Order: sequence, then C-alpha cells, then structure tokens
Amino acid sequence: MRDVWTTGHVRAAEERVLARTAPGALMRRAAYGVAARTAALLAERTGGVAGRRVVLLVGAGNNGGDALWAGAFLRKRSVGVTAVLLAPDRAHAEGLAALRRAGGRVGAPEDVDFADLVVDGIVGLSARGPLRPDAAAVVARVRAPVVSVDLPSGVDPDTGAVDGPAVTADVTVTFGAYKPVHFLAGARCGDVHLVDLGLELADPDFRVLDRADVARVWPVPGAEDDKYTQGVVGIAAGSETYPGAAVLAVGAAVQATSGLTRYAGAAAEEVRRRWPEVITTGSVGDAGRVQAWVAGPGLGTGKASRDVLRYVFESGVASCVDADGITLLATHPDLWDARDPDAPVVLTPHAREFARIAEPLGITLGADRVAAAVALAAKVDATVLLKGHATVVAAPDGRVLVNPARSHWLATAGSGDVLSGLIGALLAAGLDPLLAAGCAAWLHVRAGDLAARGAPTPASAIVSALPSAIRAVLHG
Ligand SMILES: NC(=O)C1=CN([C@@H]2O[C@H](COP(=O)(O)OP(=O)(O)OC[C@H]3O[C@@H](n4cnc5c(N)ncnc54)[C@H](O)[C@@H]3O)[C@@H](O)[C@H]2O)[C@@H](O)CC1
Ligand SMILES: [K+]
Repeated sequence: MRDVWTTGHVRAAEERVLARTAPGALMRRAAYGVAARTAALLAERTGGVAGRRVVLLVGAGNNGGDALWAGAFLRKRSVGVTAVLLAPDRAHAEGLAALRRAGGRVGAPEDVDFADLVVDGIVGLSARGPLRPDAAAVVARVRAPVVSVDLPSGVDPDTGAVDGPAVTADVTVTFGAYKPVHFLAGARCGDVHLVDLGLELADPDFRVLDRADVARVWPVPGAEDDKYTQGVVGIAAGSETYPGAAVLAVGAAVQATSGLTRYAGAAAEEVRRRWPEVITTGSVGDAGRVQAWVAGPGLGTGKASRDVLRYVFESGVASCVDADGITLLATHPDLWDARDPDAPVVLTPHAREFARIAEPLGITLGADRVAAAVALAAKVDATVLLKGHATVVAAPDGRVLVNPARSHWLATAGSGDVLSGLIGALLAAGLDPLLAAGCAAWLHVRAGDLAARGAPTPASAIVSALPSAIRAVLHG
C-alpha cells in the first residue's frame, strides 16, 4: 500500500521538519537523491557517468534549488553540468553558488541540444497551470532522457491534470511523500523514486494498492468452504440486443472466485452455452438467493430494466451498478428510493456516465477527478469507481483508492463488463465495497496486461487471462 498526500499536507509537514533541521539540510538530502538517480539513469542509457553532459532546467523556486544542488553533487562524479536559468534573478542563490564552486556553468537553451540527460527543476509543489512559454520552448528542444525533480513540470501536482505544455519524465525523484500527480498522471512521471525526509503525516488523501494488499484479501477457499459459503453473485445484465455484456460479466465473476454465479436475464441461453457452471434464469425474481448483484451491463434502459434495478435495490444485498444501470439512475432518480440503505452500492461510471448522474446533483467532473468522485460518493451514499487512465475509487466515508493504468489496451469494448463481474464476485465474497472495487480494478489492469502483451486485446481475452492474473497475485 502506498500512501499519497496532497501538496498542502506535504508542505505543512515539511515546515515542521524544516523548523528543527539545519538550514539547507533537507534540500541537500533531496538533491542528493536526485543526483543518485540521475547518475544511475546516465549509466543505464549511456554506459557511464564521468564525462557525460547533464543540463539542469532551473526555475524560480526551491525546485530549481534542488536541481542546482543535484548538479553540484554530480560534479563530484565528474559529470559536465550546465544550468539553464529560466528566471536568472530568482534562481536559488545557495544552490547556484554550490554549483559554481563545484565547477558547473550557467549556459543557454541551446545547451539542451547536446545533453546526455536533462534534469527538470522548473517547478515543483508550487506549480500552477502548464509551463509558461519560455519554459515550454526549452522543454520542446529536449531529446535526452529526463529526470524530473519532485514532479514533471507543467503537470498539476494535486490533480495530475495537463492542459498545455508539460514535461514527460523518464524518472521522477520525489521527496517526503508521494503526491497525487505520481499516480493520477503516472505516464508523465516515468519511474517514481521516493527520498525519505522523515515527514510526519496524518491520514493520506488516497492510497494505492499493491500486489500484497490484493493478495491479502482475495478470496481463497478454505477446507470448510463450499460453493455457497464463498458468496453467490447474481448477474442481471445483457439483453437480446446485447447478450455479450452478460457473457463477459458472468465470465469475470465465474473466474474471479470459487463462489457460485447466477445469471438472470434475456441472454440466459448464450451464458449457459459459454459458462455451463452458471445457474441461469430469465428474470431476477426467479434467480434465488445471492449475496451481491451486478446490474446494468447491456441491460437496456426500458421499463423492464427499471424493474430489474428496483428489484436488485429492494433485495437488500450489495450491488454493483454499471453502464445502463447508471443511466437509469440518472434518468429515474426515484429508483434510489427502492434502495435498502443498509445495502452497499458500488457505481462504476466512465466520464460520460459520471456527468450524467452527477451533474443533476450539482457535481461536475473537472480536473480534480478525486474530488468529484468523493463528492458523488458522499452525495449518493455509494462507493464510486470512476473509470479512466487512473481509476479512482471513493467510499462514502471519504476513503479513496487510486489505481493507475499500466497500459491503455484495456480501453476496449466489453472491458467494463469484465470489471463489473469482478466487483460483483468480490462483493458477494463479503469484501468491503471500497476494497472490492479497488481490488477488482487492480486485477483488471493486470489481466488486461497479460491479455494484451503490447497489442490490442478483446475483452473476452481479458476474461481468459483472469486465472493467470490471480495466480500472479496469490503466488507472486
Ligand atoms: N519545502 C521544503 O522543505 C523542501 C522543498 N523542496 C523542493 O521545493 C519545491 C517547492 O519549492 P517552491 O515552493 O519554492 O516552489 P516551486 O519551485 O515549485 O515554484 C517556484 C516558482 O515557479 C513559478 N511557477 C509556477 N508555476 C509555473 C509554471 N507553470 N511554469 C513556470 N514557472 C512556474 C512560480 O513563480 C513559483 O513561485 C518542491 O517541489 C521540492 O522540489 C525540496 O528541496 C525538499 C525540501
Ligand atoms: K520539476
């Protein structure tokens, strides 16, 4: 589990440490970490360190100070270091003096063309908005690998939003704590390394699950278990027009756990043909007992579908409402009245579905995707999984998980149906809804990677890859 704090919290914690450490000590510790990673990347990309040319892009604040100090440390390893000062009269004075003492020089934007590696110290925690034109012009020249100090300049530290020129780093060296940008805009950051500064921080703004967290809670049958004790999930999905959504959601549920899967709907025949272990019926009322429902994928938005959703809400068990289910809630908000308030609901909107359901409630999906998900979760008292390149899962009590993508092959038709089946199976197994959604998103990404292996993948191949992904989770 990695804990992540927004910049306000990091800054406050830094102030407390600064007050009790020698002036400049924290910055040199941070800069030493940057220098170490820069040397490692130089060695990896060019086969050596001494004699290589590093250009520092130095902005007006302490982020630039870190870069200048890092340059001074690199000089000790005989690296040729040139600083390009973007705000010459505001460059960090001690850092610049240290670089000069160490034999580094101040150069011009053209020096970037001859760099073996560029260190981005343009802007850090105080960054607001995209790169300014002078900084953007220098960054546009960069062809060498980039190490970003704290975060890639031009990317919003707290939301990961990019709305103009910004740096794309190969490596980011950050200090004290992970910030939202590292997971909400992971692709901009490259490999992220954390340098410990001994900060004391309270509860994180969000968390990121890792393999061990998923392994700890993924349902594994014990000696006393049978198909019922592991949780029965019901899938209310698919229609005559869209039987595929049912087959995919059911397939994911069947492969996710050893609990029983039931299916209720118009695609019973197709489901049975593909998944003979599933108990199928034509309607939710005849399905029998379940511990959780998945309602919505390919279901349609007519009267019959509304009745399905109402039945699911009234049944008093946990549910995952996806796709057409979300649209129904947006167009017929009275459906919420059927919901047993003790039964947890997980909503899994993509951006357009999110807007559909949230805007009438006064919540807009802006740059801050985490804030939007948290607001909707609190408003409708449901766990909200907001899909995107970084999946945000917000619980109604304010806890948040973020699950970054590793590639974008998962953005394919039917992929969401697979995710909803996974969530349903984990809800039925009794996982806390936040963890059910978070672990499902995590496994979905890994299965997507296994299925795609660098090429487009159909969603049915993601379903097929689930057992391998679970094996990798459980057995390392
Ligand atoms: N506070 C501390 O204790 C520590 C801070 N450290 C470093 O200090 C950084 C924060 O330093 P500062 O608060 O001085 O601020 P920054 O260095 O992040 O920003 C400084 C200035 O950059 C300019 N700027 C803002 N947005 C810009 C944009 N889009 N394009 C171009 N210029 C822009 C503004 O004039 C801003 O005041 C951290 O990111 C980290 O690198 C580290 O040295 C560790 C210790
Ligand atoms: K930076």
